[in-house]
Amino acid sequence: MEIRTTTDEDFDVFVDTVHTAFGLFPGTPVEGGGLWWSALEADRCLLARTQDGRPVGTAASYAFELTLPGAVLAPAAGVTAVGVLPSHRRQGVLSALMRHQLHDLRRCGEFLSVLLASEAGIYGRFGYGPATYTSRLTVQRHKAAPAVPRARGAVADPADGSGTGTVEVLPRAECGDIIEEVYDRYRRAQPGALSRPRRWWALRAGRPPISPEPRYVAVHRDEDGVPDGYASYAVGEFAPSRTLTVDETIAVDDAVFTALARFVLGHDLVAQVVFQHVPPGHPLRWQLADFRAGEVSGDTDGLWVRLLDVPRALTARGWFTDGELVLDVRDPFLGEHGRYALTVRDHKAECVPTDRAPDLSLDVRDLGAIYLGGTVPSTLVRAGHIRAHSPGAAAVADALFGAERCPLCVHWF
Ligand SMILES: CC(=O)SCCNC(=O)CCNC(=O)[C@H](O)C(C)(C)COP(=O)(O)OP(=O)(O)OC[C@H]1O[C@@H](n2cnc3c(N)ncnc32)[C@H](O)[C@@H]1OP(=O)(O)O
Repeated sequence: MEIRTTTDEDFDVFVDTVHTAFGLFPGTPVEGGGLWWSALEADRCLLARTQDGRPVGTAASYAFELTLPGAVLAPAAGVTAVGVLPSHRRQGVLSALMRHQLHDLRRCGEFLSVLLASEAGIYGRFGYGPATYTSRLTVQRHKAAPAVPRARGAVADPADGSGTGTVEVLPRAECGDIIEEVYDRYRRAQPGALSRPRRWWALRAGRPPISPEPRYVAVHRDEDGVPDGYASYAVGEFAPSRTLTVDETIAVDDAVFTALARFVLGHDLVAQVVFQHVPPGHPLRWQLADFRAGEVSGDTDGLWVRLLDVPRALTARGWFTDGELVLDVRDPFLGEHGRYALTVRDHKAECVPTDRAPDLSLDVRDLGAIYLGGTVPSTLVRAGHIRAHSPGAAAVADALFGAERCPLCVHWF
């Protein structure tokens, strides 16, 4: 088998192959209406061919910026379009593509790779771990009365959504620039968020709100009229019970989020509101007077993270508490093994090779899972995946790896 980067000449072969692998037809808009593959770049696409030149497998990556804890923006390769023809599966084609791609990415200086997994069983063996999580929150409108914020003093607290901003509803087609700009402000402060390169909006690649699929967009503006949040939504059929589904609620701060949530929950002729992509521990549920008004479902993994260079990745992110840990990291897929002393002082980490006895022994996939602060290390210790060599090591890791807020990735790619 031969694996090569595609060129403009064989890019259409790549597109045909990935569509056959996914059981789709090229030109068929995927959910959301956009041609998702139009944002791919030929020189970031790999095509696997058999000895006789037949194309059988594909993998590609986008150049994204990923927001790390501490509002650090880091380059990250967004792996996508991974597919092997149904006739050639379970013969090692994907394994060969993954190995080739990981080495390519490293050669290009990447230290982080991320993806959204079509199935959860595929990518752990290649060193990826689930690092963000989401669920749906379905709120029955007749029970959606807001809770009175208990921390509010004599002065109105903007976090209760009673600020002086305004909300205007616009059709998706009229507010592309606004939502692009708001998303870009938002993602710079949200751990786990990815950039949406400008050409994605121009190409309408991806899912709402990027794609042209009809949507209403509730745009929130601050008191100076500057857009600072939006909720993109669609309202379903009247029968059996009318549902307003919010694709994304994007807000530059909690007060704006609260105002937008109140706005959609106040929509007439709707029985329930479904908020998609709600991360664990989100305040929205606590902002309802009746805690059972919101029902959580569809709990799933979001962004998977793979560290390509452990010291670089660990020193890149921001840290919120001082501490020290010796990490013994195995990378079975790439046949590597390293032991690192991680020392955090004043929000910055140093990470250097060491011979000292380890505090934690872990697989690189588990380091990926805890890297953004969305998976608690002690959960993986209790699950039997991370080995803690002393009683306090897991607690130190829990404190160290935490982020300022739960990581979240709403970008589909
Ligand atoms: C980021 C993204 O693009 S996600 C999209 C992934 N693509 C798809 O879901 C499209 C449909 N599926 C496919 O094209 C293929 O089945 C692929 C790409 C998932 C797997 O390709 P293959 O060439 O069959 O994988 P390969 O033979 O290299 O398998 C490697 C290992 O992964 C395992 N594996 C492969 N696919 C799966 C799966 N879907 N679930 C669980 N394990 C899997 C194999 O059993 C094998 O295990 P082993 O090393 O213990 O023997």
